[in-house]
Amino acid sequence: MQNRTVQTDLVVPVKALPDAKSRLRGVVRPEEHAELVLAVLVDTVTAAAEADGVRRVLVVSSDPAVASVLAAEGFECVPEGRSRGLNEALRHGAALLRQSDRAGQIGALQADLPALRSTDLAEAVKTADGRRAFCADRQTTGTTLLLSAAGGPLDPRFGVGSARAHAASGAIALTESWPSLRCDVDTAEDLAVARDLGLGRRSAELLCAMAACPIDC
Ligand SMILES: Nc1nc2c(ncn2[C@@H]2O[C@H](COP(=O)(O)OP(=O)(O)OP(=O)(O)O)[C@@H](O)[C@H]2O)c(=O)[nH]1
Ligand SMILES: C=C(OP(=O)(O)O)C(=O)O
Repeated sequence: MQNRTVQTDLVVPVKALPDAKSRLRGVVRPEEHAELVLAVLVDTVTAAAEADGVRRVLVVSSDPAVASVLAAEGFECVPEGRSRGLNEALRHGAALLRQSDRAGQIGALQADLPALRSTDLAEAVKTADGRRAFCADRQTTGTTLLLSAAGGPLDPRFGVGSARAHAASGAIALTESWPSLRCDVDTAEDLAVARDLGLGRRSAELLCAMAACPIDC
């Protein structure tokens, strides 16, 4: 039976905008690229914050433009710590969250899930039930969500082949469908899949307003 006292706090890492989502460069006009990264991020954290079982969503980014957009939307953002890199940023965010709650569950959520439904995320958190677990992306190689055990370390192993790395580190693979939680957008093809699932408001508005919409809105 699920331990309903366990709360989940999520860390969402975001690179500096000039470096972010480099595989989407060329998919939209250069001046629209940062806007797209931000719209996708805001849709992701909006859905995450609405998920049952999720108490807090903390973005880790050293880009002031990311912090400013998030602040305007009412979301928390902290700069990276001294060391750079994705897993370092996640460890930094996790350490900050642990200072507030030693017993809860900490999660790492990708920032590029524009079709995310809070119900899919809530079900994943509920299914993990306070155990260390992960959700692979739709290609099954990457990871879109990693959850610590309640009170335990996050131990993030994001990067190429992270689904296998998280499984090898003992995290339970969450295998239910949850298409919106598995659809991270690295390419134009991913954006089209997210469109078919139903994009969040900001991503949909931005993409549909583009003169050359890459996904034929
Ligand atoms: N804060 C922080 N976030 C990072 C860092 N590296 C990657 N990320 C974020 O972690 C997530 C996955 O990173 P990547 O797959 O390397 O990059 P991406 O921006 O999704 O896409 P590509 O540039 O196309 O590889 C994205 O949300 C990134 O913005 C980092 O050094 N610091
Ligand atoms: C870094 C990762 O994500 P992606 O390369 O898909 O953005 C990952 O899945 O570990």
